[in-house]
Amino acid sequence: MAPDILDSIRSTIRDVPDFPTPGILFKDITPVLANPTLLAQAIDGMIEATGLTEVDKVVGIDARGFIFGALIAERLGAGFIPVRKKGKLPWKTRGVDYTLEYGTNSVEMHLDAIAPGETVLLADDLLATGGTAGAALDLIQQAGGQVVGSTFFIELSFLGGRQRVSTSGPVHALITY
Ligand SMILES: O=P(O)(O)OC[C@H]1O[C@H](OP(=O)(O)OP(=O)(O)O)[C@H](O)[C@@H]1O
Ligand SMILES: Nc1ncnc2[nH]cnc12
Repeated sequence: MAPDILDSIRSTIRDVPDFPTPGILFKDITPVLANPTLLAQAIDGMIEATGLTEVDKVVGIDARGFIFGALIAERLGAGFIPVRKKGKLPWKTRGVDYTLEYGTNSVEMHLDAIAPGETVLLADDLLATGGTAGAALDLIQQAGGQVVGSTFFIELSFLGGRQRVSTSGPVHALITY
């Protein structure tokens, strides 16, 4: 992706200090989402980074990962699978507990969301400690899915999440801090 486009995207991400807890510098992506040109370029860039042209399923993580995951799935002609916070999915699920940069949580996926052997791309807005993405990758692998990569809009590389996630396949990020 052209460096000037990446610069435009980077300068549109808003830093919010001490949200949601003191000491966290929150990367607010909403100004990028609100700009139609930057949003389209971000989705293109996240797909381009993977080198993939087809995949069976794209998994997106509740809630900001739904935005990126669903748009990427539509572009790739793939199905979209939501990994949701505990208690939100209506049917039979499997779940995993995890820790993230500012807390702990549980995510779940429907038991029939991914068929054994299907190729799966994970998408989320941000990779920090890798706890959230790692939990989603565990769920995909427990279902028998073949992880072909993970793509993030932002990576906070100083938190080391890539190490946790790269054991499950190639990791790509559009904007790195
Ligand atoms: O790499 P980690 O340390 O796990 O952090 C990254 C996760 O943190 C945020 O999720 P959050 O649970 O705040 O969900 P939201 O999208 O509902 O705001 C973000 O959307 C990632 O999913
Ligand atoms: N610093 C941060 N900004 C935005 N989302 C996050 N998720 C985890 N850490 C985050």
